[in-house]
Amino acid sequence: MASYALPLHHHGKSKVRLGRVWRDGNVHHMVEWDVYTMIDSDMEHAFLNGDNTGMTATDTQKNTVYVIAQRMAQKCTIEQYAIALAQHFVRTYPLVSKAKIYVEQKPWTRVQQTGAPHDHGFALQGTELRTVYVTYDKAGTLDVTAGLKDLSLLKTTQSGYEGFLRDQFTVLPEVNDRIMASTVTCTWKYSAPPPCYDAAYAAAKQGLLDAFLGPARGGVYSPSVQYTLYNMAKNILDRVPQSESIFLNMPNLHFIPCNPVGSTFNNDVYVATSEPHGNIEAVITRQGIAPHCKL
Ligand SMILES: O=c1[nH]c(=O)c2[nH]c(=O)[nH]c2[nH]1
Repeated sequence: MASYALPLHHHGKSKVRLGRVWRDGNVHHMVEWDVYTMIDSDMEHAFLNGDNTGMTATDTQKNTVYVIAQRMAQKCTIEQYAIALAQHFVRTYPLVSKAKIYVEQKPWTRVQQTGAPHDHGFALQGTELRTVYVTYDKAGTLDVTAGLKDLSLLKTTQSGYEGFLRDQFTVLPEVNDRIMASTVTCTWKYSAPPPCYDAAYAAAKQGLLDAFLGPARGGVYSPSVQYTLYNMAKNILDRVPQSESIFLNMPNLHFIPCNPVGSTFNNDVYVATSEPHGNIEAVITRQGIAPHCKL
């Protein structure tokens, strides 16, 4: 008769993605975390007999990740949060002997707008790349298209989405306060060389930031990604006189209001998502100029 051992077992939820916003008046703090839970528990009977009695389901663990995040009343570190979560599991469930919590924090950093910290605007530190695409032909035609990709921007308020078509397939609520987040790809084609490519790049990037975030105090309201995208492109045309055509791609990275166990959502805890995401794209040119293609 063969005999078996079960030297290791544990179960948890991986990659529970959350955004947490703490509102201190008009000044907002925000973090985005990927949380992994794993618990050791006296659950041999589940493996051996198919008996789930007393098991803390991984779905319950996922909900707990959000609820404990909501209970962190003050802006906290991942260490403080992970300790609170681990203690909750061990102290709440008699069969749980150990909780193992791993948290990764995204490098969202408050944007400085003309030297002042923005109330509610954040950028992912150091993720954007500066790009250029040059063509030159036998006729001597030189085309320079500069740009950037992977500029991740987020604001915790001053964004809404209302008035869109509703039919039997529409469930999205209309909101006038939501998180807006995107990873911006932008290219601008030059009609002539600017006096300084570095200065033109800096002006273009600042134009994008100004239209997305607005001033450090109060920001600027966005009724849609579409409207904000158009204003971002206009800023480049206005501030970089040698630019003639702007391509912008902006995924709408959804942070979904979260109330996992019917607790009230208070603009505090969000399910962070990257897929599926909206995708908004346009080319904006000076009047009469042919649009350039993406590159
Ligand atoms: O700014 C937005 N534009 C959309 O086209 C859209 N679609 C959607 O579901 N949410 C949003 N938000």
